[in-house]
Amino acid sequence: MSAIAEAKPETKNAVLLITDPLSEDGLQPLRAAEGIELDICTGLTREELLGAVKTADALIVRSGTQVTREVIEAADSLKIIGRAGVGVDNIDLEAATERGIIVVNAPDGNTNSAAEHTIAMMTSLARNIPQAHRSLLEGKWDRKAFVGVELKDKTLGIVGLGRIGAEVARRAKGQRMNVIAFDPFLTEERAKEMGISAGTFEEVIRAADFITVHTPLMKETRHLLNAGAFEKMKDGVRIVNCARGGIIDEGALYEAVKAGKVAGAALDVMESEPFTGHRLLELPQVIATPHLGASTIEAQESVAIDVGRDVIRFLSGEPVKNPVNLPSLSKEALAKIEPFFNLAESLGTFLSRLSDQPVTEVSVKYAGELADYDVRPLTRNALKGLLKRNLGSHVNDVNAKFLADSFQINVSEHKTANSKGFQQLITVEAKTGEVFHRVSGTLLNGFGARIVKVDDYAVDVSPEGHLLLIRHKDQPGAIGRVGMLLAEENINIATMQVGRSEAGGDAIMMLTVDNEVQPEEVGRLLEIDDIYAVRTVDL
Ligand SMILES: NC(=O)C1=CN([C@@H]2O[C@H](COP(=O)(O)OP(=O)(O)OC[C@H]3O[C@@H](n4cnc5c(N)ncnc54)[C@H](O)[C@@H]3O)[C@@H](O)[C@H]2O)C=CC1
Ligand SMILES: O=C(O)C(=O)COP(=O)(O)O
Repeated sequence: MSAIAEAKPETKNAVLLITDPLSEDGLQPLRAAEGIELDICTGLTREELLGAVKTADALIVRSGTQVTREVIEAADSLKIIGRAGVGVDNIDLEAATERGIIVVNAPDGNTNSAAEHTIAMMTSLARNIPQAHRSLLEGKWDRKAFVGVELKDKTLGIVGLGRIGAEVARRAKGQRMNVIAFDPFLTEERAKEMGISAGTFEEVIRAADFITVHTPLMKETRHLLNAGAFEKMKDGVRIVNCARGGIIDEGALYEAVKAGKVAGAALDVMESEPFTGHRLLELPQVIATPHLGASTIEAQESVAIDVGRDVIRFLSGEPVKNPVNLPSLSKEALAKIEPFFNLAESLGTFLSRLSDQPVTEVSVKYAGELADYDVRPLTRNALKGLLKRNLGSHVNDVNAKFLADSFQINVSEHKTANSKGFQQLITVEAKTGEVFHRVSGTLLNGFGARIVKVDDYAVDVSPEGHLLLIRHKDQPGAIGRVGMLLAEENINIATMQVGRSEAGGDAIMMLTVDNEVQPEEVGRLLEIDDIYAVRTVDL
């Protein structure tokens, strides 16, 4: 999967702050990369973190660092936050997006380890292994107290059948368990293929002898297992959480264990970490590990390499593989739409110069082959171009949509197969005041990008350099007078296009000139009879 991120190549070294322990082997690509200076400081206090992040260009964390809005706002030049792992609930994504900071994670590297840990926790829970070990260390030989249950023929309920949930399902089948899962994206067909059953959330929690959760922590999954859910479960159910604290209501779990409804729980994570001294740990039926799901040599090396590579890609201006706050694309889709990034941005920039009124609506239309692809990154580029006029370099493809929303600009995207004779066509339309302006562009094989239509006029202009758009009445002499005036001002015309609605009607001239046209020169052009409007666009 890929998406686009933007970074200007920097001449000075980019400072990469790393605030959680990462695998030394996994850090090798970053150490070997040119132009990146590593600043590794773990175990920082809040104040130390606020100080350290100030000058960082990039930040890599695991779950130990809380990247709050305060941290993000304390960073003067932060452009990318990398999560060496999956869960990004410790990162304020909204704050990062608002500031145009891209967030990337490493979603694949620790799947195996987390799944293996889940199975280990479930088995330990079934056979009381931690409790028996502790008793032995206390000098006791107590075999009666630790009689367990088998996994074979028990039903495992999996809530969240993503990467880790699916791996857990495969392994549980190896233990000859029956598996039933709930995931909003789980189809009957996929369940069948995997040899498991698909159920609703309620069916799963009612049927299971063991329940394991593998969802992200989000508003929708907070306290998914709450008092109401525990009531519906089988008596003597066992619970495993190697995903995120907060998915289970810890108070409700405590009561359910105390009441004997839940026979035991195995927890790798809790709502607040570190969780030493948590009252759940006082219950003999509860076993726990200190968030070790991803703590293997293999997983740590893999996530550090993956996130490091994305940071390197980003800092060299290349598309990142695992964006969290940008649309993510397949390699094929990226290859198809990437050549249009600059064109989409240029169309947005061009359009922003056609009116001085505030934009209230933007629609981006994709015609021809492009219509078959996920074009959201192109829409973001068009918005970036459009908003840049007023917001300058503050706008990028991460925050373009957020900024458009915050200015209450209504953005829509449309697709059609009819590309009016072009292989593909992008049209950006903006409503400014009561008027709609639109500009269309395409890529011509061998000739690069072209603007092919401005409002209702067909043109053929390369979207680069200094453009001059003149609206005038179609009559003899108009073109000559413009040419003369520009010559007087020593402005060389490189190309010129003329379009008109009808003979003697409204017309436009599109000129490419060799130097930037100054406001005084625009003023002089406007003094020419029958010239209604003059717009300059520097691309
Ligand atoms: N303990 C540890 O050290 C580790 C914990 N994790 C955590 O494990 C969890 C799962 O990670 P992955 O499998 O990699 O993520 P994933 O994104 O591949 O899978 C999550 C699944 O949850 C599903 N889901 C979302 N809302 C749901 C709901 N309300 N009910 C049921 N399913 C829902 C999604 O459709 C998706 O299939 C995450 O919370 C992650 O942070 C991941 C790695 C290590
Ligand atoms: O990847 C995840 O979501 C994890 O929970 C792993 O956390 P960690 O990197 O070990 O702090």
